[in-house]
Amino acid sequence: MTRDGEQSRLLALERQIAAAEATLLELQAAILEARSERGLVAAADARLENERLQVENQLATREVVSANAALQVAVKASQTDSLTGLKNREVLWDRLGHDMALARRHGHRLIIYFLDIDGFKRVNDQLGHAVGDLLLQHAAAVLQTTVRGSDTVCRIGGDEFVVLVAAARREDATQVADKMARALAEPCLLAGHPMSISASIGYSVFPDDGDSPGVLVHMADEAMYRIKRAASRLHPPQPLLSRQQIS
Ligand SMILES: Nc1nc2c(ncn2[C@@H]2O[C@H](COP(=O)(O)OP(=O)(O)OP(=O)(O)O)[C@@H](O)[C@H]2O)c(=O)[nH]1
Repeated sequence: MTRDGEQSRLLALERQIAAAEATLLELQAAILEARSERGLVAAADARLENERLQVENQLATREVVSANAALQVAVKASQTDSLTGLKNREVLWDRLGHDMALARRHGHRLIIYFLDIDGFKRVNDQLGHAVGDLLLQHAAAVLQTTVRGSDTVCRIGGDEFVVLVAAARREDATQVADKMARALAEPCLLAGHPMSISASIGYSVFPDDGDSPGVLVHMADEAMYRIKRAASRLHPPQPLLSRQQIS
């Protein structure tokens, strides 16, 4: 081949290489573009999925919070006497165990009072059940405000209340009983009816009288019952002055 012929063949080859390189660059650019588009789509999908999970999480959290709140309301209702708002009979045994443990630990006494309103049935019979309810609510509020916030007042049914009072000495028991009796006897007006509540009050003392919750409540109940019977032999039942009795 001549020198000219060879040069023109080289030029042709160089053009072919340049063209192939340009095509290669275009292809690479196209591949990159496709990859980054796929990446953007995947990132957008991931963002959407993330937002969906966050919403699901928030809904689940809200459900847990409201289920918890409902549970707390149900627990409180199961422990509360709905008429008076006091703790109910079911809670009494728990509280008694707890208060006895505290008394044991701090070396003080726990007084278990059993109160029963005198002549309550007549209020119901003569003035109606609604006035009877008002009287029970009034008695509950009086007892609650007469003892300390750390003491426990329960309505265990009908016109019966149990009050747990922490005290330094056994002798304090009569003072607290007097205080409750006087507070209940304060004249009040219920639905326009002037009244003064009389209650029979018996008590037992932990640890002096025993260390079983059942025995202590039973002793206080018996003490209350004895004084109620003794008083009703002396006087016809009338809801005026409170009576009390040491166990
Ligand atoms: N208004 C009202 N009455 C109730 C409730 N629970 C029980 N009672 C009534 O309370 C009365 C309690 O009766 P008792 O304690 O035997 O009667 P009482 O007249 O107080 O007799 P003594 O305790 O011997 O003085 C009954 O008539 C029950 O029907 C209540 O939630 N509301």
